[in-house]
Parts: sequence; structure tokens; C-alpha cells
Amino acid sequence: MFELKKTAASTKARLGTLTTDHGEISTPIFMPVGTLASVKAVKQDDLKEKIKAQIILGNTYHLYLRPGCDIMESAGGLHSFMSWDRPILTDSGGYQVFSLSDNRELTEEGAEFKSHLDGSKHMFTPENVVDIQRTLGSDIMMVLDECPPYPCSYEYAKESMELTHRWEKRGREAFLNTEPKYGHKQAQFGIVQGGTFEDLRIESSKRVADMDFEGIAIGGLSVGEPTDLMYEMTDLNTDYLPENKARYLMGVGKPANLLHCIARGIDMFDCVLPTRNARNGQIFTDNGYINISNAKWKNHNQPLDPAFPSDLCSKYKMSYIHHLFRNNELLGLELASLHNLTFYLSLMDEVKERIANDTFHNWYKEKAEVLDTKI
Ligand SMILES: CCNc1nc2cc3[nH]c(NC)nc3cc2c(=O)[nH]1
Repeated sequence: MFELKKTAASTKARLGTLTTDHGEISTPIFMPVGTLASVKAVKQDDLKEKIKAQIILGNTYHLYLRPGCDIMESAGGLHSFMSWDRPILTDSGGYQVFSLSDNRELTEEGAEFKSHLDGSKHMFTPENVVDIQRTLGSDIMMVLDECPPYPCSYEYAKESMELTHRWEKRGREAFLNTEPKYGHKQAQFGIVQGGTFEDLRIESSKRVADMDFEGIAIGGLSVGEPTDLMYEMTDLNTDYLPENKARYLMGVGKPANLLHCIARGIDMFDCVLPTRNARNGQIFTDNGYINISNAKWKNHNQPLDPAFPSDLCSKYKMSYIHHLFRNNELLGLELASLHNLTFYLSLMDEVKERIANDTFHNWYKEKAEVLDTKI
């Protein structure tokens, strides 16, 4: 599944390759989020040709509720349903149950919840989220876990981590005892928890590493904790994770966070930031980020960055993009979403080049500073 190609000179940054039946993924990689089988405001062809996205994310919670497993199965799975023939990673729904449903209950059996759409009652168990993801046909599926809130007590984090570990064992069993439905192989990633407590993080890394998943995700972070604590926990986790397994840091993050977490040994990222913030006018550039709705761009009759390969940057005056956002024109959302994803993926390309030619370690900190500044 994952082949480590190179570890950088003086950081934990790595180059690797993930192999799936829908194609290879070169890491470090950012995964555009396609919650409801669509990366919002971006066409599949542009994802492939312009952004060169190698893998996208789908959300099990949303797709299970709508369109549901019957339609998904009759359509031949998520790839066929959305006409995307490259890799897809689906999450297991647990996180959305907590962030979307205002009525849910955790038991040993699983997570009971009421749909945020119509209040109907449902339950995710470690076993049925495997079945649901078999029906979705994702190339990489995730186990059901609990993501504890931040902050939380040591006792809560420990209890929650141990429940997650019991669920992961059941989930792995269910995965090994079931087959793909559409002929292509599927992998299953485990998830490390432990809150922000060193001893729990170490224990969880070891326990999940021993369950022999095809890849390992670091959960429980990017949930409101200070950035430095997120970096510290990430650094600690990767010290105890096997080198030959891909590491996926869930829900991260800003461009600066990606650079710092790649330096701490992470291979895969997903975040709604580039697409969600694009819809609010936040545009990422090599020299920092801007908000195009800001009055200062109102009569700025120059393109943002003619050298950058996105239509937003090279083809249109900023006064025009400002105008589109001021008038809530759909074209603005499309241009900004496509641009931000192009920016994220091209940043990953530059990272790969720099890991390959050993210039990553004395570049990333300063670059992260620049990317984090508002222009
Ligand atoms: C596969 C679903 N499980 C699962 N998803 C997550 C998604 C996240 N998204 C963020 N920040 C935006 N933190 C996360 C943690 C988890 C986590 O601990 N677990």
C-alpha cells in the first residue's frame, strides 16, 4: 500500500507512494474534501486536469443519510456515482455524528444519533461503518472512532482512547471478514487518539501500530487546541508510528500547518479550509493570504499573480474578482475554490521537490511564516 521513498536530511519529512487500484498517490499529499460526493464549486475534470488532485475525500455520515446505501450500490459505488476514477478516501462518520447531530449517544456498541436532516434515528457501529464503506467502495476507509473534545480530562481521554481501541479491533475484524463489492481493493486505516496527553498518545500509537492497518491516521487534533500543542502531539505520535505505514493527520490545515506537520513526519492531509474559506473570499498566495472582498481590492485593476497557473490569478483583474464576491456571483466561488486547491496542491509539489533535493529543512519555517501573513 505505502512505500517510503526518502526521509529528509534534518527533519522527519518523507517522500512516499500510496498504491491503490485507482492509481498511485505521491506523498506528501493534500486531499480535497468532497463531503457530498462533490468538491464544492469544482468540476471533476478541473480537479483532475487543473488541480491535479490525486485523491479526494468523501464523508460517510452525509452519504449514508443522502443519497443512502441503496442508491449508492445501484450506482456501482461512489467512483461510478460521481464519475471520479481516481482514489477516494472516506471517513467513518463518527466525527460528523459529533459535529452535526445534536442528539447522539455513545455506547460500547457504537454511536447512536438522530439525522440532522430529518431527525430519524440511526446507529454507527465499528462493523456497520465497514459495510457502508464497502458499499461506497472507497479505496481507503477509516475505522469508527471517538474524537474527544478539547479540552478534556485525562480520565475522559483515557476512557475514550480505550473505547476507540476496542472499536478498532472490531472494525479490523469486520474488514478482514468482508470483501470489496466492486472488484477493486480497499484499504483500512486505523486512528490514533489520546487527547493531548503524552503517555496516552504513545500508548495509542503503539496499540494502533500493532493492529496491522494499511495506514494510520492521527485523530483528536485540530479540534481547538493551540497550534503548538497540535505540532507537539503530531511530533510525538510519528516517533512511535512505523516508518512503512502512511501517516494521515486528520482535519489539518492551514498552509503553514501542512509545512510544520510534514517536517514532523506526516504524509497525508485533508481540510475544508481551502474550499470553505474560498467561498468567503480568502485567497491563498505564495506571499500570504488576502480577502478579496476587502475594499482595498475594489479598484485594483491588476491580476493577483500573473505567473500563478490559476485563472483567478492570471486571467482576471482583482477588481473584477472583488466585484464577483461583492455581488455573490457563482463565478467568484468557482474561481476562488479552484485557485485555493491549485495553491495547496502546488505547495505540496514544491515540498516534494525540496525533500528530494534536501532544501526542505532550511526553507519550511520561514515559508510557513510568510504563508501565515495577511496581505
Ligand atoms: C474517520 C473519522 N474520525 C475522525 N475524524 C476526525 C476529523 C477531524 N477534523 C479535525 N479538524 C478539522 N480534527 C479531526 C479529528 C478526527 C478524529 O479524531 N477522528
